[in-house]
Amino acid sequence: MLAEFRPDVIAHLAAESHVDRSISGPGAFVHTNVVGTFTLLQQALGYYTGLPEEARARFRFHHISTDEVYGSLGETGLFTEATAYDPRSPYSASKAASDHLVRAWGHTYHLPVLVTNCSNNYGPYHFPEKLIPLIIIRALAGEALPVYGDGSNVRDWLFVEDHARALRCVFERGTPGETYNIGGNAERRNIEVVRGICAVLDEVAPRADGQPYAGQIRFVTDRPGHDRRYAIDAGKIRRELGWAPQETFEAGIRKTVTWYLANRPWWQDILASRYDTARLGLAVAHG
Ligand SMILES: Cc1cn([C@H]2C[C@H](O)[C@@H](COP(=O)(O)OP(=O)(O)O[C@H]3O[C@H](C)C(=O)[C@H](O)[C@H]3O)O2)c(=O)[nH]c1=O
Repeated sequence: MLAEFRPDVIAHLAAESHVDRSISGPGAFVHTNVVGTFTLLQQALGYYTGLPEEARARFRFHHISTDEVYGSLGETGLFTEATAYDPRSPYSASKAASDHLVRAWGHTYHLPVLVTNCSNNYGPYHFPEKLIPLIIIRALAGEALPVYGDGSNVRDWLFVEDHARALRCVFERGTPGETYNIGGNAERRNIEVVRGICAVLDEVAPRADGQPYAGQIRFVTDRPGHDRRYAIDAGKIRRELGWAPQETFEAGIRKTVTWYLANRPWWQDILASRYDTARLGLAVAHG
């Protein structure tokens, strides 16, 4: 019987990740995502070259990136691993640069690298600046729910636990030097996402006045350069590594809303002490 392959992995998930922040302050994105990745690669390479041969065979540098490096889709089509890079925001440009650095270290220095590009994550512990937690938190606070533009931009939502399972598949069974796209197969227009959250809240935490949360929705000025649509073809990871998302979007959203209701101290602490709350337009703590 073959022994199970147990890789030693550096999984590089660290990044400045919020597109709106990259528009108002791009420098931190270049510093963290580009220079930070370069720094990690150099440290990883030094470590790797010092390993005995048997340990080198087990080593992987796994770079976790985004589908935003591929740019924006029209109404049809999907991003594959062969889609040309076309980043459009300071955030996605910095992630594209970091992907190129990782592949260069693989090609030039033979560091065993893996790259994955995922679609929009959501679920527990999602930072309050992102659309889904922001809508939940603002809804509970009785605040306006800001939808950029006309709400018709599309994202492909990936439940965080599905993403974690995919990452494990890749670093345990992926081929060094390869890229794998990871998507939730759950394309939704932003306005559908916001209305879906409101509907779950109406059921599990109804407003005191009995009115629907959807009444708080407001269409606001669009994000500059707002990418129209992202959608992933996850055929390669499905075929080669046997991964598929297990969570439907509707079940995942319900779990997520429930988690934010049950874990108010987690996000209230962030709002109260560690975060620029003005950006969220929220008062500090909500009961
Ligand atoms: C914060 C906010 C967002 N939006 C819109 C903008 C987007 O079309 C969509 C999702 O926005 P969010 O900022 O949550 O996520 P993306 O800009 O799609 O990017 C996210 O998914 C990718 C894959 C990453 O790689 C990013 O790191 C991650 O932040 O909702 C609104 O309409 N209102 C709001 O208040």
